[in-house]
Parts: sequence; C-alpha cells; structure tokens
Amino acid sequence: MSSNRGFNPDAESFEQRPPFYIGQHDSQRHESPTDSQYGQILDSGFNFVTTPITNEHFHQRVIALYKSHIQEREHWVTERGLTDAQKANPSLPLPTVPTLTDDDTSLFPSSYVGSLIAYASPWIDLCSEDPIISDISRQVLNLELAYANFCGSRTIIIPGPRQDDGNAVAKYARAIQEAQEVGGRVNLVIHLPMYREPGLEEEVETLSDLLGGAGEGSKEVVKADAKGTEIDLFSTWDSWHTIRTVCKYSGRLFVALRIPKRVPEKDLQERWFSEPLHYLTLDKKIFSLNKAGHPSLTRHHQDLINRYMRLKNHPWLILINVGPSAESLAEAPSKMEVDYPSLSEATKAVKENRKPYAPPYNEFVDYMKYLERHQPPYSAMETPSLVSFQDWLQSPLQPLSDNLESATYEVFEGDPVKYDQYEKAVAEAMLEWKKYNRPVSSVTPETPDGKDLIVAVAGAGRGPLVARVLRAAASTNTPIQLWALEKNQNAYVYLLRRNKREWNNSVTVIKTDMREWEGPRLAGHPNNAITKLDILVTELLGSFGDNELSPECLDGIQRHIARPHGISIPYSYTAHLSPIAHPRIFADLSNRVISDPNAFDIPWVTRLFQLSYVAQKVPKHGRFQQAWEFIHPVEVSRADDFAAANGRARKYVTHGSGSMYGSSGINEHNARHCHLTFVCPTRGVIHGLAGYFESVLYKHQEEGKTPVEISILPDQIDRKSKDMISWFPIFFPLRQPLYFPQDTELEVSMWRQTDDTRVWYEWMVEVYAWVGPKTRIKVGASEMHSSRKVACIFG
Ligand SMILES: C[S@@+](CC[C@H](N)C(=O)[O-])C[C@H]1O[C@@H](n2cnc3c(N)ncnc32)[C@H](O)[C@@H]1O
Repeated sequence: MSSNRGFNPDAESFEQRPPFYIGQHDSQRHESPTDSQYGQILDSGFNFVTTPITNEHFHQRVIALYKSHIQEREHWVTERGLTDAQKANPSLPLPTVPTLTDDDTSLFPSSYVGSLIAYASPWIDLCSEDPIISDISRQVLNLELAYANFCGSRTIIIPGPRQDDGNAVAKYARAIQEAQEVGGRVNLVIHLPMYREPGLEEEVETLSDLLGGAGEGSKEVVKADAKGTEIDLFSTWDSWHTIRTVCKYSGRLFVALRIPKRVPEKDLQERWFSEPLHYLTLDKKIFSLNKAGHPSLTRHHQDLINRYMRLKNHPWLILINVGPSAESLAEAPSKMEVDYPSLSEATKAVKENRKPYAPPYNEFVDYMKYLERHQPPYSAMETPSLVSFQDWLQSPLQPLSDNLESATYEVFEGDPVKYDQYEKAVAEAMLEWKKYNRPVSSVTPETPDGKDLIVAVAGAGRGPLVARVLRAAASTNTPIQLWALEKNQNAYVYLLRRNKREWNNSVTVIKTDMREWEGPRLAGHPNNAITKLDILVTELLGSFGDNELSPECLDGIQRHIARPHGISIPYSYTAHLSPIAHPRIFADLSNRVISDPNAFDIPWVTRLFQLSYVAQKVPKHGRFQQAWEFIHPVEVSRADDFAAANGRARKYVTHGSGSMYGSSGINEHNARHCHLTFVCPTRGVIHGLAGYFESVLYKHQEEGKTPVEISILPDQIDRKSKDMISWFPIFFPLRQPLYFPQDTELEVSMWRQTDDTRVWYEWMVEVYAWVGPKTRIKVGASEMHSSRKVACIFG
C-alpha cells in the first residue's frame, strides 16, 4: 500500500480541510531508529518519528552513579566519622553525571535527523523530593538537550511533571528554565495530560520509583483517584501555567497534549485550545475497537481534534504505541535489501502495488486519515487570508485623522453583509416613511409640494453606501435627493467619477469634513435654500463601536437632521466586553513592548481566535456584557445650543474645568464609564479584555418589529449579521497576566475619557474570591491602563 492511501491530495475535499501530520512514538524504544527502520515507519503511513536521545546503557550508568554516590556517602560516614548532624549538612557534594559517550546514544547527526523529534528520557524525575535524584535528573536533561541540539534536532519533547503539587512543579519549572538556555535555539515541548486521568499515567519507572526516593506523591494521587476521589481537572493546566510563567511565556516553549480516554468538559478543552499546542498525543489505550475490529475514537474525540485543527498553527498528531512494533522493526530489511530486493519479493511488490519489503499500512494512521477527510470543510470565514489574520495585532484605524487608501476601502467593500444590512435599514426606513406619512424636508413654504426625502451619506468613502441608498430608494419607489460627503480628497475624486459614470450625476458630492458642512441645499427651491436631512447615513464605527470617533463626528453634523422626525442610520451602538485568556497575544506584546513602551496600553484590533473565555454565563452576569451605548441624534446638545446662541465661529467656554482638568467640557457628554462583574467558577488567568460592538441601524416605528442590526458579538453575529467580516474584535491588554482562583468574580472598570480634542480608554480588572457564602475577599488587581498617549484626535 502506498503511504498516501486513504487520501487524494488532488481531491477538492482534501484541499478544503486542515491536513493531519501524524507522528509515531514508541514508549519502549530505547535506541534511535536506524535509517531503514525510519523508512519502514514512514512507509507504514507516518509523517515523522520520535527518537530517544540516550539509551539503556546511559540509563544504567546513571542508576549506578546514584548507587555509588550513596555508598560514597556511607563511606564518608565511616571513614570520617560523621555524626548525624554532619551527615545532614546540606553542603555535602552531589554527584556529577559524566559526559555522554558513544555507548550512551545511537542518535547521530544524519540527513533525516531534522525529521526525528527527540524525546527526552522519561525516567528522570525533576520533581523528586530526593535532592540527589532531582539534581541528577536535571543534569541528565541538560546533557540530552545539548546533545540533541548538537545533532540537529529542532524540537525536543520533555515528559511533563507527574504530579501537580507546588513544590514539585516549581522544581520542574526551574529546570525547564535552565534547559532553555542549554538547548540553544531548539523548541521545547512539555508533554502533559489534558488532566490526570487514572489509567493513562506515564508508565516508565522514574529514578525515584527505581531507587526508592521520593515521588510517592504521584502514586498517592493515582491511588486516591482510583478510589473515586474527585479529580482536579485543572491541575495539569495549573502546572503548565507555572512552567510557562517561570519561562516568561517563551515563544520556544510548547505543549504536547496527551488526549484522554474520557474527553473532559468544554471549559478545559477551550483552556488548552488557547495554549501553544505543538502536538496532540493519542495513546493506543484511548482508541476503542469498532464492530469490524478497527480502531476508532468517540465523537467527542473527533470534535476535540477538529476544533484544535482549526488553529492557524494547528497541532501535529503523535500516535503512541500503535506500532510498527520494535520487533517488526528489528527485522526491517536493510537499505541494501530494499534497493536490491530478491526476485520473489520484487514480483510480489509489483503485484501488490507497493515498495519492496514495505510494511503493512498502519490501521491507526488509516483511521486518522479517515478523520482527516471527515473534518468539516473550511467555511466562508476560513479563507486562507482570514485564517492568516488569526490573532494578528493591528493598530486601530483612525479614519478621522488619517486618509484611508483605496486598497483599504476595497477590503471593506469585500464584505457584502454590512452593506446588505445598511441597504435593508434604509429601505425599511423609507417604507415606514410612507406608511406613517412622515414629513419630508423637501417641503418648504416655497416648495409646498416637495416629495423628495433628503438623504446624506456622510463619510462616503468610495461610495458603496451611496449605491445602496440609491438601490433602497429604487426598490421602495422613494424619490430622494442624495448628498455624499467625504473629507478624504482622494476618495472624493473616486466619488465624482462614480457619480458621472454610474449614478447619472444624481448625487451631490461634496468634499468636506461633515462637521463643517453647511447643510443640504434644496434642489428645485428658487434660492437653493438650505434645508434639513431626513436620513443621515454614516458608517464610522470601530470594533468597539465608538472607538473611531463616530459620536464626535455625528455631533458635528446632527444639527442638520430634521427634528423631530429625522433619523440617523445607525440609530445606536453599544460596546461589549469579556475577560479572556490569550497567552499568545500576551507573549507577542511582551516582545513588542521592548521597542514600543505603549504596547500594553493600546487597544489592538485583532481577529481573536486562540483565546479562552474565562467568564461563565450565569443569571444577571453574561459572558459578554455591555459597557455602554450611544444613541443618535443626541437630544440635548450643549454644543448646538451654544452655537445657536453665539454663532459657530465662537469657541465654547465654560467657567469650570470640565471632566478632564483644563478642558472646557464640550465633549463631556461622550464620556462613558462602566463597572462590570464577570463570574468565573473555575480558576484561570486573564491577559486582557476582548471588546466587541453591536449596532441598531434602524429601529422600526412599528411596535414589535425586529430592528435591523449588525453585530460582531460571538454569541450574536450569526443571528444578526452572519459572516460579516468588516470588523475584527478589539483587545484591551493587561501588562501582567492576572491569575484567579475558582469561584472568582472579576470586576472590570472601564472609562471612555475625553478632553476637548481627544478620546481614549482606561481600564483595570480586580479579582474577588468567594471564601464563604457571604464573604468575598480581594485577591488581585491589574494596574490602571490608559491609551491616553495614543489617543484618537478629533479636535
Ligand atoms: C469606515 S469608512 C466607511 C466608508 C464607506 N462609507 C463604506 O462603508 O465603505 C469611514 C469614512 O468616513 C470618512 N470620514 C471620517 N470622518 C469624517 C468626517 N468628519 N467628515 C467626513 N468624512 C469623514 C473617512 O475618510 C472614511 O472614508
């Protein structure tokens, strides 16, 4: 059988699903596979193979070293007559593991060493309570890493701690931190179970097991679990969190996650989803046999794997102890035999359409290939370019102070969903205008028979909303006079061109900042008098709703909206938050902060993906909570009142200091504050706040009608604006990860701050733990973050 049996790379179905890379690990393998064994494993369907770094000879040498050291200590006691107190002196020297020799390893630099994944010795015990064993283990690890690195290994898997108590994990984490230095540029991958599932423990005996040192702890835990004691599902994640924190979220530290037989609750699956998963390991023991006697996994396993495979850097799979067995590999033909097979083997091979001496195709690999083909195909939201945006940090756009380029507009225009919703909102408004016989602003004393609805698209860009307004007017048979305003002089040229070519010059295109516009001049009026707007259409929304200064821009133009019947589309928008764990972005920002000291004070626009939500939806406290709302037009406007009384040229002044010291307070009505409580039943860590927005584009006059909305909230987008990609979420980072225990409430305070010229956000998070039915204590808090230094400028 050929090694690509089971899938056809040319088939469409293959193209549209994430590929599986499948590796082989044999926990009983003590020697590095030979060239021909390596070939046999690949021929049986695997893409890569793990290799031990050292062999049994080295193992025995280390055991002997320990034993001789103990004897040496006893010798010191007799020879030097040490008292008990002297024996207990912690300064007695520890043994030093001598350097490797060629008897200790069969791994050597070779042409295929880059495709071998080195697996550090599982018999070491970095966590041992016996200081001699933990120290020897640390030395062994360092020797192995340095040697594997020398041989050309780029990735080394290190068996994780076998227990999760603080003392053990601290020692382990300290050893890994040191190993990172020793390993040079290699990636270190810590092999950990998703949770401590009884029956799936690492079986290889450690030095502690063999030499009677400590390490009893792990057995106790297992025994307790076997007795039915509740398993702490998050304990291994906790250990991982300690290790990577000690290693400062290094970009070279990953997880190989051991998939359990019983797939745990979603929360734990999602927690691991957010971690840097390099491999998923699947032991033979977690497979069941189906009716036909072939290996299979449960639907839960399949869903879990399918979910993890959606990551941009999706994990590779390692199958453990599924063959080919050590014995069959030992009988593997030499390269010479494969290249020059016997006549009978060559004839047989041709008949069976395989390479000479090729082993049978591994049935576990075959099954995984079947799962590969049966993954859900990529959706419209998983095009290669959208996938490439996963968790990529972008500074938010500032369309008010910057002029966008044509290509940026083109990206917006690639998403029809937003425009469909806007067109629907405008059309529904026009229909209700007729139904309720609302007044139109083309009626003036001089033009009493005016029928036209006066409409403006402000911030028209390259004109897609203008086109949609024209379509809505045509489909609802509504006569309109339409203005398109744009402050970007380059986009203005494009608008003029479209007006001539596509819109028959039916649109009045004006290059202006909407806040400076004099208002619509009425066509058909003897003096072209200025009238009011019936419908003002804008799209100045950012990922957090108001973060691209829509409120400030609309303030400046709302005086042209007819009162009381004129409307703004959008009618309103709301900002929403949820605390999240996002180790990957935290690591990214930790690197950026070296060159950009504001990195942790910037609200970043990013297609959040590899995250885990930490808050649960409970009564009164959602996972996503609304921070604040803006509604347009603003009913009472100090600025408009002041301009009406003093003229628009006069600067607004007050005798107070405004909300921000030194400001006149003109924009104070656009300041906002929220204090939200999120409930976290399980323990975890947060790295920041995910921000989203929703907008009601049109709210019907008719009672009970569903408003026309757009939303990027994960639990609403499918209902309100499915497949809309115009906005990615926003992320408000925390400078330090904030760990919290179980039964915690996270209290989030956020402000939209403003002075006379700028808008920025401030945010902090506090952690309260419930310690009794009525008692909460504060157990942690972030610092106050502020984006003032990178504020959005409107004045
Ligand atoms: C997010 S883009 C939307 C463009 C277009 N309406 C669309 O939906 O594709 C916002 C547009 O508003 C323009 N804009 C922002 N503030 C403005 C202002 N105060 N006056 C006029 N145009 C403004 C920007 O130049 C930009 O073209």
